[in-house]
Amino acid sequence: MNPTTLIQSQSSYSGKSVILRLEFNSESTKFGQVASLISENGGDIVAIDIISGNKSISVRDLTVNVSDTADIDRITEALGRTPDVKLVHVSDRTFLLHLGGKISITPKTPIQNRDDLSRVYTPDVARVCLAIKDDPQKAHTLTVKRNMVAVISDGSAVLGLGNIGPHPAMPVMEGKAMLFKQFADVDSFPICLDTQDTEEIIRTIKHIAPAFGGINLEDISSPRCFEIESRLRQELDIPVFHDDQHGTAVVLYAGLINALKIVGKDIHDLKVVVCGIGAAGIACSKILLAAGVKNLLGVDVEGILNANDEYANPMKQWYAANTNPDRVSGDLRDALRGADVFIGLSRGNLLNRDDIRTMAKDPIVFAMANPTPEISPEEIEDIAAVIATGRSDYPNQINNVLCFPGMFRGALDCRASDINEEMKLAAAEAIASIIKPDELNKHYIIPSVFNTDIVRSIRKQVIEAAIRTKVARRIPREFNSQN
Ligand SMILES: NC(=O)C1=CN([C@@H]2O[C@H](COP(=O)(O)OP(=O)(O)OC[C@H]3O[C@@H](n4cnc5c(N)ncnc54)[C@H](O)[C@@H]3O)[C@@H](O)[C@H]2O)C=CC1
Ligand SMILES: CC(=O)C(=O)O
Ligand SMILES: [Mg+2]
Repeated sequence: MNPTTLIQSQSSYSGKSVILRLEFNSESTKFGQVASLISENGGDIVAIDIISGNKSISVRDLTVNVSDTADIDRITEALGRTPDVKLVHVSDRTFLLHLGGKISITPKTPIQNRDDLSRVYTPDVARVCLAIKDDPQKAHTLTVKRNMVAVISDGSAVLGLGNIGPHPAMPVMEGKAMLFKQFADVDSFPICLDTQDTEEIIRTIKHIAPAFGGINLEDISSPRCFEIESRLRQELDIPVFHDDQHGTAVVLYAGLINALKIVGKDIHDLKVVVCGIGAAGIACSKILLAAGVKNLLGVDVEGILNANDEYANPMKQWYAANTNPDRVSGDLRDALRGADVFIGLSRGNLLNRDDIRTMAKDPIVFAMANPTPEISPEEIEDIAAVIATGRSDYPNQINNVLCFPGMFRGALDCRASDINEEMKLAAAEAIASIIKPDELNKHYIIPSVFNTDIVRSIRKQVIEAAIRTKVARRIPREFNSQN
């Protein structure tokens, strides 16, 4: 390990815990002085490791938690001013966690003798190969395909970071693989492609598909993501799911179901404004239309999308033709007037308190742009009936991690050939139903990602929807009595 790779300049530090390696003269400096100085500057020492020492020099690693990243600067500056104390380096614990990647592959059984060797490998493995050749469906039971999902990106729209390319995208895809395993026991493999050409991406994914039971597309920019997903759905017989579109849409709809219970409004009567008609905004709009929203206005940089106008982007053209029944024109502020729900999937700081005041009674505000929401929750706490964001540091976090583990658990278990609209609606209803009526309140419309009921509930409802819509190619035993 090269320690220099772990040393972050304070300005790029993003976590809330660091390890400080200190070398100090133990004759002239008491450790208590160092500890007080760290504490006075906002640090909380949670662990101390003695690395080396003799009578006069002591080298220690101090694990320090801070509530604000600026505290790190204050602590390191204060240590720098202290005589006989040398700050050897500051290690970012997030980087330490990424050393060598975050996942590994482990065999299910050990190979202990020649007999094992011949069964897992040659010659006996050949009988399994031929069984699959005779009946290709056996690939689902005799290979990793049964439980393996590919998490695939081209690095073109990574989180809110933009087009950063395939290597920098890997940590996100590895993270998704961890979430798949931890929350739903789904095995998955992160794959970042060194191409952003639509046809090449489609061809490559088709070529690697035999190893996988499902494809989770991730962080591929709009509008290419629509073509890539729809072609792969047509051309592959395993589920293909663009998480940023549908994972977000499912969780958004779950949040809306519960928010509507709080304000007592019917989904069919709502006026909904979606701001940001990109990958996430289009998918969220489609699920809302499928759920029965009639008066839906989409706003992008051109203003309210409207069937009287023409748009170069075919998805915006589609959007204008399928929403805005009254052909209203204008800007975001015009759209918001009298709206029951605002859904932001655009960029931060677009709205102010006065804008929210023009909405209908008990407005629902889902400001989901990351990392900065379209309007900060603090600004409208007292006038909005329900607020949600994409962030984990506010109540009501709408994030696709609530959906994709359970969605694929269900799809793999019933060997679904597709993930269709009914399965997405079922997943949203499953997530919403986790929160019981006596628990529901304006700060708790979406369950925590650590709630272990989520995957179980999504799996059940997704499998039932897959069976109903005839995309299930296997009925898990516990569902047999229902059919
Ligand atoms: N909370 C969550 O789980 C998720 C949040 N997001 C957030 O949603 C936002 C959009 O993400 P994507 O759909 O992937 O990006 P995208 O780039 O496909 O779409 C963004 C859209 O917003 C529009 N836009 C930008 N400025 C605007 C303005 N001032 N007024 C109206 N429209 C404007 C753009 O023209 C574009 O059509 C990002 O901030 C992203 O972080 C995305 C996915 C999941
Ligand atoms: C949550 C997620 O998938 C994203 O921000 O891209
Ligand atoms: Mg994503």
